[in-house]
Amino acid sequence: MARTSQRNKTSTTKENHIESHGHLTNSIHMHRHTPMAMGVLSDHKSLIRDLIALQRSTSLQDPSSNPRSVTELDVSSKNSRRSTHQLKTLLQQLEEMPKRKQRYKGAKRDRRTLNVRRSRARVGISEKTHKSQIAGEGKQQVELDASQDTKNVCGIPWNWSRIHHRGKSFIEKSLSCGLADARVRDADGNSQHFQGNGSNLDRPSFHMNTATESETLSESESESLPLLAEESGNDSYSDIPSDSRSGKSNCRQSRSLTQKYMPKTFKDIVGQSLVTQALANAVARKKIGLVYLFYGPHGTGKTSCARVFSKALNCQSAEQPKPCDMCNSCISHNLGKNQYIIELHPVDNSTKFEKVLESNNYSSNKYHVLIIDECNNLSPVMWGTITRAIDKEPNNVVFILISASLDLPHMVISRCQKFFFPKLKELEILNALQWVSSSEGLEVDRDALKLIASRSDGSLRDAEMTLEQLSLLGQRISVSVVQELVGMISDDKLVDLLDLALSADTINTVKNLRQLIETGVEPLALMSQLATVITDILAGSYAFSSERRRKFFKRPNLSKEDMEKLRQALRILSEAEKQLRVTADKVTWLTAALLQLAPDQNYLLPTSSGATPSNNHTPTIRENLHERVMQGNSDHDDALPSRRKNDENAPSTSNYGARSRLDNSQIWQEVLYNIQSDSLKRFLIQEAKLNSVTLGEAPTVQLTFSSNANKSKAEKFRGQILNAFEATLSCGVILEIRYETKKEIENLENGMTLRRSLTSQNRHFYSGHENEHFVRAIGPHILTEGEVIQTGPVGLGMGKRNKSFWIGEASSSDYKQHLAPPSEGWEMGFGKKDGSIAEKLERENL
Ligand SMILES: Nc1ncnc2c1ncn2[C@@H]1O[C@H](COP(=O)(O)OP(=O)(O)OP(=O)(O)O)[C@@H](O)[C@H]1O
Ligand SMILES: [Zn+2]
Repeated sequence: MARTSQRNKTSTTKENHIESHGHLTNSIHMHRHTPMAMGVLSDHKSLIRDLIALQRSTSLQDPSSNPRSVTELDVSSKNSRRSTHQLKTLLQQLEEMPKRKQRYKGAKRDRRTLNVRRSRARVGISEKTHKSQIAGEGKQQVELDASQDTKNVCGIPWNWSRIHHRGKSFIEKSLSCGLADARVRDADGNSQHFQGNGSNLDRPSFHMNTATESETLSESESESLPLLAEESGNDSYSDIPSDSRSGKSNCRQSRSLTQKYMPKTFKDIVGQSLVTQALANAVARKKIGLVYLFYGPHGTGKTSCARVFSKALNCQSAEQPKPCDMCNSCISHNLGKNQYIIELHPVDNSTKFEKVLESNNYSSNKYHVLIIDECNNLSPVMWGTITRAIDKEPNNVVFILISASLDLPHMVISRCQKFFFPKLKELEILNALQWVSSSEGLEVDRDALKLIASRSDGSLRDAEMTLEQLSLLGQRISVSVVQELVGMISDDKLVDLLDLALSADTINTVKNLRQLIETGVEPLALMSQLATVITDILAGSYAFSSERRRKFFKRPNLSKEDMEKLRQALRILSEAEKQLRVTADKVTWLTAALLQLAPDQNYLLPTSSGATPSNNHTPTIRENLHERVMQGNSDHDDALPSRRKNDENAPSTSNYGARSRLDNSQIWQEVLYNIQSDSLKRFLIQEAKLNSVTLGEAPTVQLTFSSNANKSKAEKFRGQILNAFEATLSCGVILEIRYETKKEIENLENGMTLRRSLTSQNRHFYSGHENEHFVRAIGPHILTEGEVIQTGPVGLGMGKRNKSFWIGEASSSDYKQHLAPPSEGWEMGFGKKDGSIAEKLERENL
């Protein structure tokens, strides 16, 4: 009853609100209310009532927008029916009204919704007031006071513009109603005025944390919108995610899945349990720091977590855990109306940064949270503003910096509490996707979700976006649909290729591979897919299609021997993968690898003594190529990397086999022996240290020098040194010349070698080249050739990194996974989008 009377009061308020404009003389304001010219007003009172009823019924049909009002649902089911009827009447009436010119661009809307909104505009009810009313019904009357205030009633005042940036969209909100001083009841029940009034157009606008719509509206366009017709902007209130991972689904379809499933409490955040626990405890114990830094790969929940933390800081619940998502403060945050939380972004101009960060207008009983996103892209001027603001150590202000990496000004880094957000595990992503698809009622195969999860590189945002794209196809989401969408080769085609290769059908293997490559697939991606399909076959989870005629896979049940051959094939691919990452001629190497899958004993490498190699020995590509060269196997000429093909001085296999057994000091002796110049020889004896020799796919040797000058000197003789190594090892060699500090050398000697993986999207890597350390975000498809070649193999580069980096990094599971003692000398640790084949082998225990 109380609620019903409250609603009646609300509708009266709306009318009062509108009537109250009768006394307004402010022309701007009136202009914005043009559609409800006072003369028309009285004629439309009944329409207003209808509209309010309609709005209520809409909100009641959507359980998520009114999660708590079960009783209301009962009470108003009658209203709901009534309003459907009223809708018709209303629309008929509206048709008779003069059409109002709409000035929206790109707004593709449901016609019915649009008409209803137009009608609102015509009758002069502000969207905002409406939305606040709806919100008020569902949870709290946050905005109600604004419309009850008959002096300055409007509550219309928001202009919205959208900024789309890197897949995120922000709503930029600025106060623009001429007279509005719309109030928001703060969490303590006091009325809080928004800063500024008539001139609020100038008020530093800030990004809202609410969901947004898909269409883009330029700022100027949005500014030119008449406020009352500002349907697209103010619609954001209805777009506010009233659901979450723990909530219900929302009937609005226009929001993207990432917006819709944006976490609202700490428990909605997938993975990242250490971070969320620490932050929740900080709130519970009231131990709040001044500056926080959330860093890590993209799409892992940094921004979401910053928003949840901000919400928790001002949550009014007496109980933990916070945020409760139910108190006034939480709700106003969800509605995007919390003026204590401001988001800044590199796309904002520096004036805006100054305005926001240099403002001293902080209330004493609230936390003001400044979330600064994408800090790794801020300009020096913006950093200056931030550091000045941090220096003041304002009370009640919390800075949350969000960055992809730790490559930020030292002064800031040293004052932050740092939280690393590692990539999410595939299983975590899979479960989240499962949850989203069942909430959305999508028909989707679990294997398809698995594939999406494995392709999303630890980013739940990417995974959700892929799922959303797939859902738009309007069909059951199967593995093959996913493969097609993401540009993967279908499993059938992969198995065809594998079949040819395993049946030693050289010509068709090469032909088939070329055809696939011509479709634009990346050799590395193809290799990874081949490995995946082999793994599936070995695990018995691959269902062969009966329609294809194949040789190797002619029977669905493979013999033990065949399985062994597949296992071997996987190892060969794993080896070849390393080579593929460093070579410019990926296709050739991939071809070479495929041609070795044929289980032909002739390809196996005899040892120097001529004995048959042990069963455990998997010949490397290079060994096999040597062997083929020696055999003059012209069939496979195509497959040979050019260097090998033309290598007339290819060593005898026995020589190679014997060399590989030499230890480093013997190799070094022989290298020195092979150096022609005496002075260079002396220099190397005195200054150089052969740190490691790694044979295999990409034979790599590493020479270290204890001073930069010596290192540079050695660089000048790189050609001679390289020749000496190649002559010694009888194969092409990658020569690394490095400068290590004494400490690093000691560490190396103590076996403390750190492997850093060069890897896919946004994982940063460090180059020891020139002993300069820099962080790079790598684009989506792993490394480009140039990057690997220019920077050389992964370096250590511990020197200039500060302690916090190591602490931060070491605490991250992401880092741990790449921290491993060297297995044999210096090892090139390359990661890859879905984990390397080697990792895959390890995982599958093969
Ligand atoms: N850990 C997570 N838990 C729940 N949802 C997540 C998580 N990570 C990403 N998402 C989903 O992806 C969307 C975007 O996430 P968010 O912006 O928080 O990621 P981010 O790490 O800040 O990414 P970026 O660095 O690119 O800004 C969220 O709205 C949510 O739907
Ligand atoms: Zn709360």
